[in-house]
Amino acid sequence: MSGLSSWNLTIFPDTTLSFPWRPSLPSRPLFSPPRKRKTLVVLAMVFGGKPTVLVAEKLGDAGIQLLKTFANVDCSYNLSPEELCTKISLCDALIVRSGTKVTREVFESSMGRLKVVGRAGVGTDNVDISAATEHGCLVVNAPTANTIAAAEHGIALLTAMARNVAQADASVKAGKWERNKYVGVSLVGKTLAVMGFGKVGSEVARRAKGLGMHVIAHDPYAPAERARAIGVELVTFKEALVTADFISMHMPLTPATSKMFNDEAFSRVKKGVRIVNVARGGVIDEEALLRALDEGIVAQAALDVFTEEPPLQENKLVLHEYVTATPHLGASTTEAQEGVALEIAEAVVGALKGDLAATAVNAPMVPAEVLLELSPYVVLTEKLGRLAVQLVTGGNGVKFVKATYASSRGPDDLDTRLLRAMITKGLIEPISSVFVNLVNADFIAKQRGLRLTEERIVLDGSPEKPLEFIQVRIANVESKFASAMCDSGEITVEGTVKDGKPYLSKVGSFGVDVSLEGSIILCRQVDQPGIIGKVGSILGEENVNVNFMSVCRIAPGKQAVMAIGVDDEPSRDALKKIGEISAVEEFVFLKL
Ligand SMILES: NC(=O)c1ccc[n+]([C@@H]2O[C@H](COP(=O)([O-])OP(=O)(O)OC[C@H]3O[C@@H](n4cnc5c(N)ncnc54)[C@H](O)[C@@H]3O)[C@@H](O)[C@H]2O)c1
Ligand SMILES: O=C(O)[C@H](O)COP(=O)(O)O
Repeated sequence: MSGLSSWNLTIFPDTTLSFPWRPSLPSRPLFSPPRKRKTLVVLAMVFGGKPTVLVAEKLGDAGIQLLKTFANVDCSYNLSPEELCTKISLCDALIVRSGTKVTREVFESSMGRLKVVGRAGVGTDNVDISAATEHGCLVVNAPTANTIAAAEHGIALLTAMARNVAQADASVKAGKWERNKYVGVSLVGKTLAVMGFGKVGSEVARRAKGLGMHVIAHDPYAPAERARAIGVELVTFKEALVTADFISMHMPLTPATSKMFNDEAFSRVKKGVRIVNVARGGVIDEEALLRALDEGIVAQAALDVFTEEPPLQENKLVLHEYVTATPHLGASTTEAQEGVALEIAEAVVGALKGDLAATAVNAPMVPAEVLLELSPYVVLTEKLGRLAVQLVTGGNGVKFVKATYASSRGPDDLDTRLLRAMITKGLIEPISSVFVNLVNADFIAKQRGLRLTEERIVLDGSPEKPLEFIQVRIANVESKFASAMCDSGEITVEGTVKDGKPYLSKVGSFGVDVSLEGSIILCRQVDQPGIIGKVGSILGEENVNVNFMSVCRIAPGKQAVMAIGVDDEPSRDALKKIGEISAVEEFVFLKL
């Protein structure tokens, strides 16, 4: 062993992790409903057989067909918030576009049945992600299929605005011929500031360069190489404001971007700047924009998105003569909608099946090969958590838990998010009515004041196995099985994986070797002949099958700890008889 590696982190997380449950993983599905709802859900499965997906906004046909191969599909559009809350308790998944608000009430009304929300598009600002996470509901989106459509719409608005296309069209239709009124401005040689240099922003930049524009971009998180590759200069927010002739919004709506364009920002822009917004209405303070338009600071705006959608009929911004407005059409091409429908249907079906969610919004994405390799350790960690917590009898509550991962691989070559979540699941589920899955594990841990620190030990062995052993320790507690306390005074259980199966390898300071199947009896006795036989025959009389057992002693004739794996739960009477064997000093029965 070469000692502790440099990463020794404390997890007190703000975000959650996940990925979905697969049937081969342990006891309760990671997307299983809370216990109270279990009966209802089981009944629903008995009568319905398939999961139910509520499609609350128009979705391309290919997506609907794909969903139907796996689920009952209920296409109910234009539901009121109340109707949505009523329906949701009968649904396993919900698919929406930007027009449906998936609020906390929706998750509460689902009473744990809703496992996946699919956003058929990019922006998830209409979904209460925190509430989803707290309810253990995975949120997935379709982030790529509408990129080009949105970029093309951005360019359409940019060019239409510069040449007054919409206003001139309305004028001609009104019987007028106002050639002097609708003189436009040229794009070539002008500076376009792309705000948010992500998927859509970079496609807009590429196209704008094709139109002969000088393109700059502001995005604090964009890689400089990507910008360089397209020939775009990354600049600060202020530089973008003072330099641009045109500004195009392509950032998400977040607390940081909300009303990013406000009076202060407009006070810095070049007089006569022109603004395009195909991102989210909320990134602009609409009243400030109206003032800027009225004062001639902003010459024109082209808006596809609004703070409130649809905007009120009397919305002054929409009615402004220098504003071109479209009804959130960025993603609305036939091609994009077909793509989005398939992308979201695949993600939702995959999540319901328990596959990896590559587009999870409230969960980390764990590559399939990592999952495959870690699967037995995922089982092991949950079982270690379950065992450790059942050993607690008192103290200050289960608050301080340490997970130690011993591996011969490089310090960065282990993704412990899954393992950490499963330890949390194992620790919390046996002692509470909450259900824990990979989406809500960190949230639940934080909520309950459980502080889980992780530590990595780098070994000098072969890197073939991802992990040699995993140890779970609970501090500041007393144990009902005193031998489970290690020298440092913590309840300690350690496990390993052999031939793909989880094994308990240590309890306290005692080495054991018992397969983690069924349940376990731990027994400390004075080392003397005949004890194993006595315990075995008590269990045999009860027809309780022993699937594994091991004995570890301190020294001949001194104390020994016996770990017995049993397939069934022995009766109270049998356990009492084991406790009455004279050499037995303490014993405990633990359910896995
Ligand atoms: N109008 C439509 O129909 C339509 C269609 C598609 C996308 N959209 C919207 O367009 C936006 C961009 O979509 P995308 O697919 O390109 O997303 P994306 O995640 O690929 O790109 C967003 C970019 O914004 C950047 N960003 C985050 N905070 C920022 C900040 N404070 N300042 C500047 N940049 C910041 C991110 O780093 C990222 O690069 C989203 O709001 C999305 O909802 C609208
Ligand atoms: O974020 C998005 O993907 C776009 O705003 C598209 O929204 P829509 O699906 O409601 O058209």
